[in-house]
Amino acid sequence: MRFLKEPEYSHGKIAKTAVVLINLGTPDAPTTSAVRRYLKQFLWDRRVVEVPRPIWWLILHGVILPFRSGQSAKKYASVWTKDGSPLKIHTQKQASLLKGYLGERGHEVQVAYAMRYGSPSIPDVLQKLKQDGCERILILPAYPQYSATTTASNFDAIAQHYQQVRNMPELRFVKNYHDNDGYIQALKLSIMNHWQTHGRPEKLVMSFHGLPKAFLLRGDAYHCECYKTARLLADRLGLGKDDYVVSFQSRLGRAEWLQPYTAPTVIKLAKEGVKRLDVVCPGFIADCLETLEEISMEVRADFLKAGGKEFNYIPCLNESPAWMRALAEIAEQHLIGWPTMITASVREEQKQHALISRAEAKRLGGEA
Ligand SMILES: C=CC1=C(C)c2cc3[nH]c(cc4nc(cc5[nH]c(cc1n2)c(C)c5CCC(=O)O)C(CCC(=O)O)=C4C)c(C)c3C=C
Ligand SMILES: [Fe+2]
Ligand SMILES: [Fe+2]
Repeated sequence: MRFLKEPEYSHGKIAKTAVVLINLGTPDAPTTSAVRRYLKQFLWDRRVVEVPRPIWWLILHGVILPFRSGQSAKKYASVWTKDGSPLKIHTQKQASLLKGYLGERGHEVQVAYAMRYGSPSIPDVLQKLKQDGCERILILPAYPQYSATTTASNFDAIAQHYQQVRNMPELRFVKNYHDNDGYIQALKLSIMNHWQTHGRPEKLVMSFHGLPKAFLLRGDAYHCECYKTARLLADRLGLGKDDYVVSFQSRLGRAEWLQPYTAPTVIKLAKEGVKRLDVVCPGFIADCLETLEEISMEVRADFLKAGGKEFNYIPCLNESPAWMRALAEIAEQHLIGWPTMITASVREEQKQHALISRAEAKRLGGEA
């Protein structure tokens, strides 16, 4: 019998590869206390808020948490489903579909999802993958556009986790996919499908989550990547520069954020006489509070109140087949060189390995 070699089969186990889809996170329930817990973790992240800690601690605990937790909880309650938070449900489904899409392409990988804030947490998921014998991990942030506040924050949490781990896995980290062809095509298909049923709007608003403007000035690539996504998508849809507008939503606090802001933009358009608007949020790959409540409820109301007549929110990519295929392709591009393809000879080695392990366990008097 042939013996299996290291490091492919280290510690007597077959080394496995995992892909981890990491999204922002969401509260465990639409209640003030759960939202407070979530915001406390989220807004204490130095990547998200760069204000010096003692000052920020006072603002966070004295103003933001006491006031915002209850307000945000009401908003969460308006989009919560019987299965929980939309963001979590979509992320969970995307991860499970991704395994299938990668499987169809011949890759045998474990696929997990984690949340940067809340649960399942990054350390818990990485710990579980270690127990499962995964020795190669591809991190796939759920953000097409890189930002230090989101993507780099994932990296921080991962690095912090491995500070406590002696035997680390091999790691790869996807930085962005704002210009990925499959992603742009999936967005195009989703918009065209919408237009086939509802007709075309006078203007298409592409609304991205905002950031403090200071972060752009300090070198964050996010703003630039949002504009590149918008330009590629407009080209793919055959839109002229007067057919669409890019804007930034979800501003928090008093500092200036990336402009133009979404709500004032749609109000201005309504006042200029635009009767029908469609809004799409290409930076969010899953519907969440920011799209379902802020855009589809608040911004819709702003537009109609300012004189607009028809407002359509075009849903996020969520689990659309074109998007799941694109996500699998993005993962696949980063799996190159890792032995994830299950060939007949690997299967045979796995079978032999299982036999050896069982025989060895029996010899030592342990469990098979
Ligand atoms: C300083 C504050 C914030 C920065 C910077 C920020 C950047 C940022 N956020 C997303 C994506 C999402 N944000 C979501 C919710 C959310 N964002 C902030 C604040 C900042 N975000 C808060 C306080 C909240 C919670 C809700 C609220 O109280 O308003 C969500 C939705 C989460 C959900 O549970 O549904 C997403 C997604 C990106 C992409 C980004 C920077 C590029
Ligand atoms: Fe946010
Ligand atoms: Fe918001």
